[in-house]
Amino acid sequence: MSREVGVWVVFARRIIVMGTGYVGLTTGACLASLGHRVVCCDVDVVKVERLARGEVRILEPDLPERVAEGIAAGRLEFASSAAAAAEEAEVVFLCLPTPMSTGGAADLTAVESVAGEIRGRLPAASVVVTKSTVPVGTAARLGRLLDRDDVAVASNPEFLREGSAVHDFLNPDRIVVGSDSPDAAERVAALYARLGAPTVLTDAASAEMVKYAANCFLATKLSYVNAIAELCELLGANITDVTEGMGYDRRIGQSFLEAGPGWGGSCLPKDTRALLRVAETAGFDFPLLEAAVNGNTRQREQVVSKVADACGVGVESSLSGVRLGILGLAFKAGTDDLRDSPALAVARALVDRGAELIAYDPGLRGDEPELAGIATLVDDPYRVAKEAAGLVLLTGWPEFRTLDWSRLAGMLRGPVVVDTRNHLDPDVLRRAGMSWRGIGRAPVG
Ligand SMILES: NC(=O)C1=CN([C@@H]2O[C@H](COP(=O)(O)OP(=O)(O)OC[C@H]3O[C@@H](n4cnc5c(N)ncnc54)[C@H](O)[C@@H]3O)[C@@H](O)[C@H]2O)C=CC1
Ligand SMILES: O=C(O)[C@H]1O[C@H](OP(=O)(O)OP(=O)(O)OC[C@H]2O[C@@H](n3ccc(=O)[nH]c3=O)[C@H](O)[C@@H]2O)[C@H](O)[C@@H](O)[C@@H]1O
Repeated sequence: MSREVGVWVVFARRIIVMGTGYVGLTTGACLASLGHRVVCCDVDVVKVERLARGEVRILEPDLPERVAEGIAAGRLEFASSAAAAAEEAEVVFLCLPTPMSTGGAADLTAVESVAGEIRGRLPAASVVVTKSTVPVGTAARLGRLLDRDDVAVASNPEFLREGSAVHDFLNPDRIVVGSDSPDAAERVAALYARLGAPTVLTDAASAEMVKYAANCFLATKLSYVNAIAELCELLGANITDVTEGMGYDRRIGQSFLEAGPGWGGSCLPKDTRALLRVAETAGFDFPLLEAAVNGNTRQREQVVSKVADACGVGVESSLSGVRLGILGLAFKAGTDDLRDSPALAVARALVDRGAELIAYDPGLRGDEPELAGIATLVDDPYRVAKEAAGLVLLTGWPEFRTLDWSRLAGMLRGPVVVDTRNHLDPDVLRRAGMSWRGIGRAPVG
């Protein structure tokens, strides 16, 4: 049911946000920007101290500025004691990690531990809201765990993307709030009234389901596109033109149609696995989603074979002694997040085949533990080309388009680039003396 919300806009509410990661910090800073009073809590005391000084260590456009403004306006504070902060809460947002556990289910340890910490401290009439992605039934479970007749539980899934978190939070396609207490759902939705977004008020289970249904749909869409790309290659069609032609159909839309090295990041992989686990527990066979997940693993393997082929060593042969220059390792452009990065997975597979990798990624510092044993990170894109048998573009950073390709061609031992995102203009590369290998398209040069 979609409803007009916000007849009574309430400002200056006391909001507590548990967890100051991509979602929690964005939520806290943006709610403060909207005029609310917010306290953000985290178990990581060092992080809390840094944030209190306005130091933001994640790469998110506009987030440091919003945090600084919130602090200066006295509307944004940071604390390390969840229990103490909870005492003054009107609304508590749980923005805690729900990682994949062995077997694929979402691990609710952090969510349940914080709920246990605050249950005795929450004021009457407060609302505990899950913004973390949690399986259907979690709100009901939290209600039992809190065991407070005077405290409501709601689900308010978050749909922001990393790299545009602040923009997405403040310009949402929709707000979804679910609670078995309609009054609590309306109070949570009212916090966003200034955004003027379509608002879906529903029960808690449906709100929780919206989030999984949306992320798994996006993942399935990408696996379908990547499969069509492979077919294009076999049949001599061009995936870029094919998806453009598909996307003009308003029922399909142009976005989320870019073929690539497979989908990754902190959420799509874990959420697809979690929904499969939920379906299994419910006795529901979900071959469609299974195929999307398996297709994604296969896509990464296809990319590795393509690189081997481009280096002229045969798709199954060893890459021992082959040096490759890697452009991009983050799971997508615009972020420094390496969690379940397809780029990193491809890089790891290349190393397993014997390759030596020199990488450049404008979002990374070089001391990220995930890079250990995989690639040496350099701070200049031209350094990756020296003595390399070829280049592999794995993350679509805009700046890669304007590199001096003639200069790179002169430095490489093999002037070939495997562009796993169809990110570069093959004609520019051909004119620079480079060969281009894309995804779902004929090679150039
Ligand atoms: N990253 C994204 O783009 C999106 C993530 N989500 C969901 O939001 C949730 C959070 O994700 P992220 O913000 O990416 O996670 P994150 O890993 O960036 O941040 C989680 C934060 O929670 C803190 N934390 C862990 N245990 C805690 C505890 N017991 N008490 C207080 N703080 C604690 C951590 O120190 C960390 O700062 C997940 O369920 C995720 O699926 C939803 C939409 C978008
Ligand atoms: O639940 C979450 O955490 C979030 O997950 C995704 O956001 P995010 O993980 O930031 O990244 P996306 O932009 O969705 O990209 C996911 C993966 O798909 C890939 N992708 C995306 C789009 C595309 O056309 N092609 C493609 O290969 C990206 O490179 C990346 O590896 C969803 O887009 C958000 O709506 C959701 O809130």
